[in-house]
Amino acid sequence: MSAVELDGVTKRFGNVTAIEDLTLTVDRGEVFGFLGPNGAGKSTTINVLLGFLEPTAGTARVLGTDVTEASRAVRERVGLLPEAFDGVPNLSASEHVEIAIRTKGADDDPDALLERVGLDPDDARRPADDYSTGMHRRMALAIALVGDPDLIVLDEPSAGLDPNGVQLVREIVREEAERGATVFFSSHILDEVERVSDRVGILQDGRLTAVNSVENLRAELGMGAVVEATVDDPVAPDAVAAVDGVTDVTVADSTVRVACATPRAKMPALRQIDRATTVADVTIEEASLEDLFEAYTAGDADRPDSGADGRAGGGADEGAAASGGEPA
Ligand SMILES: Nc1ncnc2c1ncn2[C@@H]1O[C@H](COP(=O)(O)OP(=O)(O)OP(=O)(O)O)[C@@H](O)[C@H]1O
Repeated sequence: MSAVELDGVTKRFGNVTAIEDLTLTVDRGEVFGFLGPNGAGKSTTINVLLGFLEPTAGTARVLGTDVTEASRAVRERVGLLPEAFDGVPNLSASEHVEIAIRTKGADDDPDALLERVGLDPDDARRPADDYSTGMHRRMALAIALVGDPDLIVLDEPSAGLDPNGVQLVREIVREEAERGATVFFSSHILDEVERVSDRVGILQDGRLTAVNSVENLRAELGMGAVVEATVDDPVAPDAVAAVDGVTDVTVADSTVRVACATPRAKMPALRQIDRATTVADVTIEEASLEDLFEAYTAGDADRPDSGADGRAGGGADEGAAASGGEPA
């Protein structure tokens, strides 16, 4: 059973189509990063997933249950950190967490949860009304973790957090995934998404333009990697150029620069150089998720093949693509 299954989901608000024909499957235990420019439809998708919004068309299943039929049952097994959460006036973080524990019938220790998200115990006991943005975020994260949810949905978890907070969120996401939870999160901090996600989905104007691991997205766009080796003796470029996946080799003095279409080509290329000479130093640069995001959210004319049906871009790795929508 998958954690999330969206099948042809469309959501319209009047004449605004927020999401269109979204088909996406997220496996149990997966960390899925959901990306897209402002207004792309990320929060709308999350609200449909949790049964807060009814889709105009299509079906949404979470942990095997249709959310439109049993949204309350679904929410009992889901932890949510919403995009905006100011809390109840006059209540402290401790009280918010205690209420969440009672509501879910969980047996968490509120102090342990608040400590886990890095809220100072004194702060946790004063009304949350005056909290800073980051403190609010930490409180909301503690609430999302109540009851060891099977699915944790985080809408911009790191917005307003300091660098330590961003790092903490990453650690918590990893720990939750190790426990077996599925984590579905949206973020504009691409570096964070790249570090923790098994796969990412890129949403643009309400349509999924890509779903895959970051590595496979690099391969799809041919934005593989550049290997630059400092060598003791000159290297004939032909042998390196013959390596599968290598697109260009330039040799200048003691530097060999190899452009690879896929990151998988970089080690065979390096081994080929190493066979011919001694490698004194090496640097490897890979396209960042930021580069990929720019490519996938470019104007229609510049965008890689996104598929006319708005479904996920095909995967270089069939296995990964199989759980993330149909190849375009
Ligand atoms: N309740 C609503 N009524 C009318 N339009 C809405 C409503 N909710 C969302 N929209 C519209 O749907 C589109 C998608 O909005 P959504 O909030 O899902 O985007 P998002 O990707 O989460 O954006 P952001 O990154 O800025 O948070 C936008 O055009 C937005 O104006």
